[in-house]
Amino acid sequence: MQHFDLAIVGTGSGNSIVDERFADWNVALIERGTFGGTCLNVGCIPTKMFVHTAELAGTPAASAALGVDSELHGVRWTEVRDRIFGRIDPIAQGGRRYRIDGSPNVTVFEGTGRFVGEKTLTVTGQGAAEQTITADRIVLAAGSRPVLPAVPGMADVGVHTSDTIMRLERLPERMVIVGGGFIAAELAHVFGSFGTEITLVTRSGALLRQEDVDVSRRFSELAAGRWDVRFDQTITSVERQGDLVRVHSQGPDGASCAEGEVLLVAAGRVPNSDLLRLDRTGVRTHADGRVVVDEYQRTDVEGIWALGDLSSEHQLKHVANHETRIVQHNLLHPESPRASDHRFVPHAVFSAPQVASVGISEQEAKIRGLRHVTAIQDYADIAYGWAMEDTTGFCKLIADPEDGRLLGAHIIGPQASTLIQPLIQAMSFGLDARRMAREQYWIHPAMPELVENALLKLPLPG
Ligand SMILES: Cc1cc2nc3c(=O)[nH]c(=O)nc-3n(C[C@H](O)[C@H](O)[C@H](O)COP(=O)(O)OP(=O)(O)OC[C@H]3O[C@@H](n4cnc5c(N)ncnc54)[C@H](O)[C@@H]3O)c2cc1C
Ligand SMILES: NC(=O)c1ccc[n+]([C@@H]2O[C@H](COP(=O)([O-])OP(=O)(O)OC[C@H]3O[C@@H](n4cnc5c(N)ncnc54)[C@H](O)[C@@H]3O)[C@@H](O)[C@H]2O)c1
Repeated sequence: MQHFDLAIVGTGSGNSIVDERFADWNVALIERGTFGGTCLNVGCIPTKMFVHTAELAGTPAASAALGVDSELHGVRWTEVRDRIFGRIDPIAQGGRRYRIDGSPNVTVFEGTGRFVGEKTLTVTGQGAAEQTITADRIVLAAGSRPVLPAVPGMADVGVHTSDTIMRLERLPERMVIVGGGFIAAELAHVFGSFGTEITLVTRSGALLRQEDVDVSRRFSELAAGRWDVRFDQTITSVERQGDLVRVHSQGPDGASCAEGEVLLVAAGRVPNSDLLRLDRTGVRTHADGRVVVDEYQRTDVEGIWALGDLSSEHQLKHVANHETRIVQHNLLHPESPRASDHRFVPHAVFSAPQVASVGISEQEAKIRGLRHVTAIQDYADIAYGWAMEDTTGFCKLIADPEDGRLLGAHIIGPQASTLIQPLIQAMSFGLDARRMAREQYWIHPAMPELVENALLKLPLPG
């Protein structure tokens, strides 16, 4: 049995813990899937590479309204796909090789890590003998995986999830997407822009339901104009007939059936805590499977930390990265531990339009009984919005009327993921919305004037 100073389960964010400061630590790195984890291989990076390409494909259709006639002659799917994975796969392979051949203090175990004792793990890989290791400290960075709703037929018809959909052999003519959250919104945009007919089947009454109510409503209206969106559906069964997959559901207008060559299920992700046999060590989980951690990312067992999708409320890479840096610091400096900062966690949905958000929504402000004021600034009323002929996008701000602090910021429209950044900064550093608007220049006539005008519209005294 080998003993280590540190064992890390998962090579997504977990892989970046070990840098030169750990050179004299004997480290075990355990990975059951593709080296590099979700973001690199099947998540943020490939999806955004596809989104960028989708935007190019969508440009001719959008430019006619501005008097520019161009035509999309086609999307060479296999070339698009192979450019993206031709870039990503070597990075994952290079990362694995670096850890196996170029990191003398790191031993890579390829297989599934499971606890058999408080600080003892077995690693079971395909075709390899089971190995048992012990470690003084353990970091659990095992991430999450897609869930398939328990519906008759769902497990038998050969569904795709975000893990497989981006590597299809050919572009489907019709695709059914189950779900109405991040992945559904982004991948409907990607495949829809490439010419696939999209039917979205979702159980809720709106898409991106976790967003501020005005943003979710606007996104849902625009999506319904672009794709066949079926709201408030309870899926009753899924079946395959020849080349077609059929999704049967029950909704406000009765029974309906959505069909396509491909079914993408984007119905949320569950933490991989069930794979770890945590009962053998004493690490507790929440009811939804997330590992329980304190603000220092410590689990209930001394010397075992957890981070990222495995333990976080936010399944976001920038959160996993932040928590990784916290764990890294706390491993190296146990005498002066740092706490994670989850006060203002932003996110963006890279669909069309883009959506970005930080802080609380108006509905949350009301539910929590917070005093608040709001302001909405349309892209249509700023100079760059005229340039783009944008008629649907807006920035919505929520602020505390007493001290002018921003409580929430929500943008739907072009470059929302970039425009939100100064608002994240203002909230993180406690900047008063009035000072932020007036005590700096805003480049004219650039898109951030959207933010400037939204700030100026807040009904704040002074
Ligand atoms: C399609 C998609 C798009 C996304 N886009 C974005 C985005 O644009 N922006 C954003 O912020 N976030 C995005 N995310 C979320 C982001 O990818 C995750 O929040 C992030 O990758 C989580 O990192 P992690 O290190 O916690 O887990 P992971 O990167 O999932 O790493 C966990 C690793 O642990 C391994 N593992 C699990 N169990 C075991 C075990 N028992 N033994 C050994 N190994 C194990 C897994 O194989 C995996 O490699 C996206 C996710 C998806 C699915
Ligand atoms: N841009 C980004 O940051 C980004 C992009 C993709 C994914 N992610 C992360 O990955 C996570 C998972 O994404 P996701 O889209 O799978 O989950 P999600 O939680 O965003 O959305 C799940 C959707 O599926 C619907 N749903 C669930 N069960 C259903 C059922 N039985 N029938 C019909 N609809 C059903 C829900 O109503 C919801 O609309 C996200 O929460 C996010 O944190 C982030």
